[in-house]
Amino acid sequence: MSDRPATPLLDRVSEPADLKAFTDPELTRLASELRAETISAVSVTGGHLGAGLGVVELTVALHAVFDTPRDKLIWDVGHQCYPHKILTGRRERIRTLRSGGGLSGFTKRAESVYDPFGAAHSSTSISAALGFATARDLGGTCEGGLGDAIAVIGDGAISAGMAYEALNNAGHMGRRLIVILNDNEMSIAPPVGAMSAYLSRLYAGAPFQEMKSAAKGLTQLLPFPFQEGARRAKELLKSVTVGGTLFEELGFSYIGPVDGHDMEQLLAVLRTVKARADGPVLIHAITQKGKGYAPAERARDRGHATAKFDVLTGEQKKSPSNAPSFTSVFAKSLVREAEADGKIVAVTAAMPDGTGLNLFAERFPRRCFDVGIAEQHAVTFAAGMAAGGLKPFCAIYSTFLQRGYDQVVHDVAIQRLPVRFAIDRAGLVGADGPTHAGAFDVAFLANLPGFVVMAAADEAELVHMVATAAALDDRPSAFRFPRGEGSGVEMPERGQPLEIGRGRVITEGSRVAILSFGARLPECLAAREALLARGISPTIADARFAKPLDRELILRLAREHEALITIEEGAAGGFGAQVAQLLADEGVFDAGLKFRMMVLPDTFIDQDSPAAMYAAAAMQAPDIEAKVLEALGVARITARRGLA
Ligand SMILES: Cc1ncc(C[n+]2csc(CCOP(=O)(O)OP(=O)(O)O)c2C)c(N)n1
Ligand SMILES: CC(=O)[C@@H](O)[C@H](O)COP(=O)(O)O
Ligand SMILES: [Mg+2]
Repeated sequence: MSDRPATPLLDRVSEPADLKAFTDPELTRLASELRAETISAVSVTGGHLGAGLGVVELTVALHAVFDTPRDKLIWDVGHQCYPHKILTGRRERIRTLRSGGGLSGFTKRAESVYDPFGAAHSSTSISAALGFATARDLGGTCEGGLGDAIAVIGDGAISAGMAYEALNNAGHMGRRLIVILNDNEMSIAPPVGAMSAYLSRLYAGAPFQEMKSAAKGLTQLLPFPFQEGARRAKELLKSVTVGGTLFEELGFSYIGPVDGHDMEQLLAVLRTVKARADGPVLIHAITQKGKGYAPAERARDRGHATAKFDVLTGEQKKSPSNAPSFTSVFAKSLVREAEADGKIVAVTAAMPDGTGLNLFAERFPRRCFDVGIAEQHAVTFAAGMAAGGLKPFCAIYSTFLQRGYDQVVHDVAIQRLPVRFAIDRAGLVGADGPTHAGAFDVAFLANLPGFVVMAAADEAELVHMVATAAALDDRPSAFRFPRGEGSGVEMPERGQPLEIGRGRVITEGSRVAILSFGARLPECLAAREALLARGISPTIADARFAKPLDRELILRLAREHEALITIEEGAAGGFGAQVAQLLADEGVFDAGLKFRMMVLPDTFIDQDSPAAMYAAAAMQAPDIEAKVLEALGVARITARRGLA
């Protein structure tokens, strides 16, 4: 018996245009098949499950009513797009999601004309859709043509400032634009904030009753199909209203709440909007994250992200862990520091579990702040608390900190405020691919005057870096660490503050020094083993700091060795560039030092296992060994000997 669900209707769909031949009841049945196919696919790939399950009906209805790829359907974040991928010609490859050479876990322009705009970071969809609408109205051209622009944005994503910037601009422009607010009352964690509470009030309790009575207003905006026939649609839409909402004030026609799992209701609303809208419209759809798969519906995160799993039981197939994760080491260390210092507070931008701050929140609920998807605000909020005498730790993934960069420069660095940045997911992260790679933080932080920038070589080092940041009261600091497990090193009871700008030598050798910044250190040590077998004994050092540099150590390594190689899990312009600047300033190159920098290549590396991605980046132990041989000119000699 096949472990794939029977999908007779879905089997008739090779592109969205095929949906036009389906009757409305068939579309409802198609949605159940699409849900089963999504569950089956994610059970073998792992990935973002709950969000996609929540938009299955919406996905079918949108593709049935609109004409993609001419109409531009833009999924915010893109983590809910698996059902969309299945309907848009990628069903054959859906079981390759998030793996090397497979489909991306997000929307991606290079992958399909049905993904008109790539995403993975949140809250960009309304801006992008408004861009398409403007291009359409001003004679732009693009693959597939230009029709309607439709943004689907979640209740979590709409908490970000960027979404409001877009709504503000779109309401002012008045162009025809369709925004679907997919409100499942969930972000990754339960949503937070006044906006989330406001959205809930729009369909719960007294305000909902008021809106019901205002439902008459809808017929003015959307006369078809209310005035003739379509009695069912009229009944369905009785509880739907326009007027009186924040969105109306911003210049949108607000339609909602709509049951996002009721195909008839969705089709009625979308067909009407398609036929009648002449300005910006916001459709408020109420959905359930994880809908239709009991283990996801029951899960605390509603099945937001999952490992591979057994479809029948929902049991996830997680590989056993050999060492604690860097994230949990960070979280526990921060709790320990906060127990000793009542001024320590922590900030997360909608990632309490991902950053480990859920642990901190349990222990110190009043000292932990989840600000929603709002990295810019998180940084400046932390800066304000630092100015007010608290000791804020801002825990943000490297990739998401990019969004708060001006705030880091303007609000933190220039004012020299002691905000501590705990930068998780440094380096290549695996299945989430290039959008989530932590590639640039060292480059963009180590260039800021006054910043202290550290990288943990292992989990014990991370414990010390948390203590170092806690003790550092006179300037901003950051410490970075990778996704995943540590290397199982012995852990200190409590961190000891490190001397600022002081690295450490791991092994003394000769001829060549390898200076590692961060978690490539184990790879350097593995390369050393291979080099020892060739009669080369490299010095291995852990820089710990990219700023301030350990000048003394670096200059000694440069002067006492024929070659110096730096390595870091980041893009060019980071640690290696800082070292190069020092060596140039000190005239060390004039003396003939052979210097090499190992950094991420100047390309975005597609998703794969982290090890495969680092192999693609030529940053594994054999690559380090090869770099040493090349710098010393040994490889060529070996090859000649081989020939002889
Ligand atoms: C700028 C940014 N910050 C954080 C994230 C991590 N993130 C991905 S999905 C998500 C929750 C999104 O919630 P919502 O928009 O309501 O979508 P849902 O998953 O509920 O469908 C978060 C915080 C991100 N992708 N981008
Ligand atoms: C969609 C998104 O941005 C997050 O769900 C992200 O995939 C989480 O990554 P981690 O698994 O590294 O926490
Ligand atoms: Mg949500």
